[in-house]
Amino acid sequence: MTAAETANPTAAAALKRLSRPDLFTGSAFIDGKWVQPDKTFPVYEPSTGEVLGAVANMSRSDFVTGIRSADIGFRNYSTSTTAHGRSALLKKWYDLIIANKDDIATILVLENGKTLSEAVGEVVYAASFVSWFAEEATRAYGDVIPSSMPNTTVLTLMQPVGVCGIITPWNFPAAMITRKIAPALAVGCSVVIKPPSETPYTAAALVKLAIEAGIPPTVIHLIPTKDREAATELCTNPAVKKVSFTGSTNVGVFLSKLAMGTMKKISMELGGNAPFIVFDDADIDLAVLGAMACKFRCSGQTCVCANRIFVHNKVLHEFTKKLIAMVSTLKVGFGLDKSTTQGPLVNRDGVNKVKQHIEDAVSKGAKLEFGGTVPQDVNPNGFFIAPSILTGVTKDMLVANEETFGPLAPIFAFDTEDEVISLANDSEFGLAGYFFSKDVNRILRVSSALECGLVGVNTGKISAAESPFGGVKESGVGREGSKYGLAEYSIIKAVTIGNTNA
Ligand SMILES: NC(=O)c1ccc[n+]([C@@H]2O[C@H](COP(=O)([O-])OP(=O)(O)OC[C@H]3O[C@@H](n4cnc5c(N)ncnc54)[C@H](O)[C@@H]3O)[C@@H](O)[C@H]2O)c1
Ligand SMILES: O=CCCC(=O)O
Repeated sequence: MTAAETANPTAAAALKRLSRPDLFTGSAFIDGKWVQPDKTFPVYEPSTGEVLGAVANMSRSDFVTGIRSADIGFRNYSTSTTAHGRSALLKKWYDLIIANKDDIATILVLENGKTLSEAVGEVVYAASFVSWFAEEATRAYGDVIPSSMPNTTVLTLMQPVGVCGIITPWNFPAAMITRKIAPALAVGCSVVIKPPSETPYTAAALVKLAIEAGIPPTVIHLIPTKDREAATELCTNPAVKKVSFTGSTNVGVFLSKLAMGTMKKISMELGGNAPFIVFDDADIDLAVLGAMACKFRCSGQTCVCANRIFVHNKVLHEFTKKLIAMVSTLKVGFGLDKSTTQGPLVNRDGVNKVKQHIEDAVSKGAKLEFGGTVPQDVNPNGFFIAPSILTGVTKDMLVANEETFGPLAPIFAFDTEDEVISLANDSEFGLAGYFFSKDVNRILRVSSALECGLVGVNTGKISAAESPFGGVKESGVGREGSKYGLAEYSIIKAVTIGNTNA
């Protein structure tokens, strides 16, 4: 479907203003060709609930075709390019993403709902993984190891693992894809991407630009589908050597089990339940800013969002008062309106989950201090909910145990460091954790004690291409971005050269 064909007038007007209307496409990209079958599925625009467009609904056999092509693509690409050549391709792709960032961001707003400034921020963040791995591509060093055997040398080679199956979520339609495929392409792998069915258009725009940058067409494949069973081909087909998934823990566990059937390498970036702790020695204004940054980013729909806010009883009143004051300045609305600071959630289920968490907490004794309703001045068919704050929250409530994935800030009170560490770690998840304190000894102690892969100290912003991203416990395995990111798409081969005196 072209921009002009969408049935949604709000979206149609925005799409008409794109400098590159061709970046908005609902086609699949398989074996070097854009394909649009008759079978499609609808994608919705979250601020109106109306259909944004129709996207190719691909079948299992399309995955088989894509994987076969990617296997050939991998063999050519990995042997015919140098690390410097791959680096140059990634640099070109980075330049094209940045040159088209406003168009990509507009498409992203229309399918995901986030605000335009958040969307531009996400596109720049997504591009930063491409430039980071363009640099890292040239640093895929092996080792020379002193051997225990005479006249022998041991070398290690870092080699690309092969065809990678990439499955990503809707909350970061651009960044979750580049964080995976930039390192894969950097080391010489090929990729088959199954984008999220809520937000497949951003993925297509990125793939178009990758092909324009010169990434060989059989090295990158994009296969949208609403048929989850078809997508599992990426986890069972023996030609796929690596599965990289970002999404919920239950789906991640299911796909991991499938991938283990043929012993694929896996990276699993899964759900979180991040604690956010404000100690009595914290700078409270800084803590409020940190909570705003990591609770309300993307309307609370990030895996690293603060999910449980623990505040020391001595500063509870001050923190809560200041947080309410700041949250009351947020403006909920359509993401492309300049005054909007909070977009809608991605779908109706997201809104219902926030409401369910509020109702459950209030029924068990919590107090709704702010929000909880649908704002008056938004489209009633959109997926909106006001940013909300609860106090008096306790660990028996749903909100303490499940990721809300929405703009709800539940505040728990505590009295001692030991008590709050035990509460913070009382979760099967371990992705992000945050705390605010001015005491250097406490900073070292608590950073070490929190059971999570990412810790923010006196900040709510922790995501960057150079920083290793990933969880512990049921938040997953593997690290993305950073100097560790290439290893996820590589194998280490040991080469022993003997009898060097012969
Ligand atoms: N740790 C991280 O880096 C990270 C980042 C972003 C989001 N997340 C998590 O993602 C979740 C939200 O995203 P979501 O709702 O899209 O997650 P999800 O698990 O429902 O879906 C993720 C992807 O998997 C696909 N999928 C779902 N079931 C499948 C199946 N049975 N077979 C094959 N594919 C399947 C979806 O279509 C989508 O592309 C949250 O739990 C969030 O914390 C984690
Ligand atoms: O939703 C999780 C990923 C967002 C991020 O990279 O900060």
